[in-house]
Amino acid sequence: MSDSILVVNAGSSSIKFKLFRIVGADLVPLLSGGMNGIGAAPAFTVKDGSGAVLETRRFAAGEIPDGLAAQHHLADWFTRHRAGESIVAVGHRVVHGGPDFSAPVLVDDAVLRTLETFIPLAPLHQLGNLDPIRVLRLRRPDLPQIACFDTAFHRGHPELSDRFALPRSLYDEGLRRYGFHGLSYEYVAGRLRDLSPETADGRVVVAHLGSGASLCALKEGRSEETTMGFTALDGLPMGTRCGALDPGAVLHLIEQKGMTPSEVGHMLYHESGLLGLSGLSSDVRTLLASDRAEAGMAVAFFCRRVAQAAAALAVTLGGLDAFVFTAGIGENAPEIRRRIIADLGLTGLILSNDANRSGVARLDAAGSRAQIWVIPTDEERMIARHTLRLLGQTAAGSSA
Ligand SMILES: Nc1ncnc2c1ncn2[C@@H]1O[C@H](COP(=O)(O)OP(=O)(O)O)[C@@H](O)[C@H]1O
Ligand SMILES: CC(=O)OP(=O)(O)O
Ligand SMILES: [Mg+2]
Repeated sequence: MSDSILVVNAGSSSIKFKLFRIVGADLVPLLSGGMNGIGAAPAFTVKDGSGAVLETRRFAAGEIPDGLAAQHHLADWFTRHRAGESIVAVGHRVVHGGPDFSAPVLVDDAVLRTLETFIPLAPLHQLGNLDPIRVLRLRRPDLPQIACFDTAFHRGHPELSDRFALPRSLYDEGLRRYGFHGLSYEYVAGRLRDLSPETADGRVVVAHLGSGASLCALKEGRSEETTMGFTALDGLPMGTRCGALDPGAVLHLIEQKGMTPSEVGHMLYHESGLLGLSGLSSDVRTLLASDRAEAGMAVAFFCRRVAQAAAALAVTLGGLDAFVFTAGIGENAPEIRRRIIADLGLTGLILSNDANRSGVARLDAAGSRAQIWVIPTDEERMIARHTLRLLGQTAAGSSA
């Protein structure tokens, strides 16, 4: 049986996996799936390499109460169904890599200890990202595990994009604008290069709009600036996260309302964003289907903020050659795309309504001053590529 790479993308409420067979320099998807709705309405799905569903199963909330239970379910499923698989390495999405990890890294005890120090900087993600690494190290200590960071793609961005207007000493301590969703941006930048090489060399804003949402300004395919900062709370409003906020509001909640920092943290990460604005749901589908005024306002707020932030990034880039939508909302919600482009009217972007509704990649109409694309992201494939590359380097290093 030929070798394969397992990719794990663990989030706050889901854990996804994808298995790739290594065929020369190619990575062929064999299997994908995962557990969604952990602790609420857990659902386990497995698909084959072509996306056909092989297995689905729903659980009561108490059966899969947390990420650890989900990981054990997945590990047991693998042992039962894929025990013969020759997995040569596991690649993991790790959201925060801090100031020093600007590339994927082979995980050892020291790396794991450093990554644990970033848990408070990514409370929705980091612990869930690291748990599967620990579980696998216990089950298969011989298996190389590679951490691939959301932050790494942005580490080369210019100093102007890395700073807050705070005292310099805090920057030196690591209080910087790291940025996230970097694996997604790296993948999308590569796909744009396949689809339109001259555009990929230009000034591009990518909108990763999923349960977390951010924008990235790409110049010649590299990150120039992004809307998320020190944590994945900054920038755009998200499903349950507030996005950019007057820091005075945080002081008010603590000093005047007497909330504890952890109560404020819970509110900003779990009760804000689309959910907070609408009082109804964090899911754009529910909001679009609702006729309640609060739902309409939440959607309008989201679209306006995306458009404003995109215009700001066009300033950073000195112009705009292309705007790209990706991730759950960006790929699947034509109505949200329509409204964002309408809000961006002053930039001269014109959407083709037919293309927007028909599932094609290129969405701009004749006369648009920049291209508009929808490019499905694939963080798992990006992780698999990094993992394969690092395995090759390790093998070359040890045989040298
Ligand atoms: N058809 C759709 N229309 C509108 N929004 C959608 C659609 N499908 C998915 N979404 C949105 O995408 C979000 C999930 O995006 P995704 O990129 O998969 O997030 P993550 O991987 O971070 O969990 C959901 O919260 C939902 O709001
Ligand atoms: C960093 C981040 O917000 O990730 P996600 O969108 O997967 O929650
Ligand atoms: Mg995501």
